[in-house]
Amino acid sequence: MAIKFGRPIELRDEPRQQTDALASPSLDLTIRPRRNRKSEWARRLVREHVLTTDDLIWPMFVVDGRNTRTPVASMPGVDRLTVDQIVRDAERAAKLNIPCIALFPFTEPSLRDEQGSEALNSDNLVCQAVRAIKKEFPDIGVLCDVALDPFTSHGHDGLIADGRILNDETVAVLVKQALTQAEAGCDVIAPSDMMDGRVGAIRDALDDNGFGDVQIMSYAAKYASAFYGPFRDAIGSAKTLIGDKRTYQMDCGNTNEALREVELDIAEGADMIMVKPGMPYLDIVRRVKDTFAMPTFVYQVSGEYAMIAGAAANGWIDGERAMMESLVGFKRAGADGILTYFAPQAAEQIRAER
Ligand SMILES: NCc1[nH]cc(CCC(=O)O)c1CC(=O)O
Ligand SMILES: [Mg+2]
Repeated sequence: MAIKFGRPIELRDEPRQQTDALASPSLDLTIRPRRNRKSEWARRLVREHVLTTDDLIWPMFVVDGRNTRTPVASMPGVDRLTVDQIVRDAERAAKLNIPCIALFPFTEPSLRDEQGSEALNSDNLVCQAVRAIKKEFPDIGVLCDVALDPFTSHGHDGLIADGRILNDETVAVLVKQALTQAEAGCDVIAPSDMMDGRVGAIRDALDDNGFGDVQIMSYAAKYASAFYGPFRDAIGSAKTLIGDKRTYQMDCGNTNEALREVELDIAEGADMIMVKPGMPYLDIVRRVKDTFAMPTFVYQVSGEYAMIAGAAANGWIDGERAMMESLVGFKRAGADGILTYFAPQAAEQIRAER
């Protein structure tokens, strides 16, 4: 029976049955969608999308020092961690069955320069953290961001000349950064810089240097976004960033361009692709998933985290429920996994529900 606006099409032209609403309040409805929502077991039974711990990637911030956790003011509940503490959180991730963690460094300002040279130091914070995690917990996945912004004095993801971000020159440095991280033991290289051609160049270099098994998750459709603000606080690039990133990150008005970007990265050898930010770009996640049927990830970025955590801290929303609702929304949109600062909380909630 074809349904049009709740009325079977076959009955479309027949006059509606008149009921005397005052005499009898009962409607003559055969179909009552509320039946499937009548109790928790029934809702569980018909639920189409569920979040599991397998869907989570936990981003963490590394900082120099020992045995210290420093809160990030604009991300309530998130700390910068020294390497020994990163290992403790990696242990927590392993116990919670979170498959993968992502690492981002806060680089000492004195180590930042125009070229982002510290990115190529095989003993930089990210490399130290990768080695420390892999030594104790070899079975957890470690993903490393490839981009120069945590290391440059100007806060951009690439090299600059005459106020312009250089593409091909930057890619040459990113290739070396990716190799440095692969040598440290990184499992997944995640280029977040949005230079053209970097995925192919990194794939070639990994393959030529014995890292054929290292995966690439490309930040393929990454938009220039105000929602990255708290992240830039966390890695210390907010104050130093000169200008904005609109000549390399995407314009928020575009969707076809996201498909072209994703198509290129797949052709260049990306194993997994990512859309970023998350919540304002659920339409992009859906289009990308439907078009390419690739392992598709989404980043619930720092500003999205801050909105939910901040409102919850003020008592304006139920933080736990808003968190789970936002994460299931990504699954509904077609995401296979989510990078989220809520990963440990969400995993704990999933475990408590079992
Ligand atoms: N290229 C660096 C990078 N990798 C991930 C994020 C943002 C993550 C977040 O906001 O949580 C950024 C910031 C940026 O592009 O300025
Ligand atoms: Mg691209």
